Amino acid sequence: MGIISSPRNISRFWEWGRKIICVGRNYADHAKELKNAVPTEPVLFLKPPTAYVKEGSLILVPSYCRDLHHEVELGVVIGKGGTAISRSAAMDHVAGYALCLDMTARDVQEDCKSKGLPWTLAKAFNTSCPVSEFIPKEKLPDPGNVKIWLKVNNQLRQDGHTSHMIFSIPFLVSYISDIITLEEGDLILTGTPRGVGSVQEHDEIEAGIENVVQMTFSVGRP
Ligand SMILES: O=C([O-])CC(=O)C(=O)O
Ligand SMILES: [Mg+2]
Repeated sequence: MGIISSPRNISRFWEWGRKIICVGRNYADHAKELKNAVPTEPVLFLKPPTAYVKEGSLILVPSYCRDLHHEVELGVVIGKGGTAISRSAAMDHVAGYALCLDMTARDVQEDCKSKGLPWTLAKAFNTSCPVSEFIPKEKLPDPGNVKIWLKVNNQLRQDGHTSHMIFSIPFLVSYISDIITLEEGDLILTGTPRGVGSVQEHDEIEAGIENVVQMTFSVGRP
């Protein structure tokens, strides 16, 4: 019996096993709230594809974490791969977007920062990258000019605007592709605005891009 392989669908990019490249400190108000310098070059780190979680599944607090934080971020889904992509061609490589949470074990991250260690335990654990449904490029014609927000148990925590990003989406696609070849299905998290904070087991996180998408996740323990 032959195996029928169906073509991969970019609207299910989280199933492709591709990489997640995260930009840190891309909003000055968030860099300042954590007492970090406002960067002059993008700060990059990675999450593995096992970090993905979709609505309907729980965000899990890692056993070693005592202070899990939410960070709402606009995610950029790559549609056409490339290396050394120019800024002017960057948007041709974008298939669409997703609203994302960069879940962060903040206590662990602070410890890593003080010891000069990498952030892997703080940022790359299972379920550290909740994502919304895929948003086709046409549905978000001006991604650098949208409001992103996040509520915990119905209280507004983050209320940001992508126009406040320090490094724009075309700049980031170009900058990252010089260092890490981008592949179809990759996701870039573009950083979080101010208002990050703690969540506990049983909390409900709701987040949205104004007039475009909304998503809800609950927090649990493994
Ligand atoms: O953990 C941090 O503060 C860096 C980061 O991911 C962000 O700014 O989005
Ligand atoms: Mg982040």
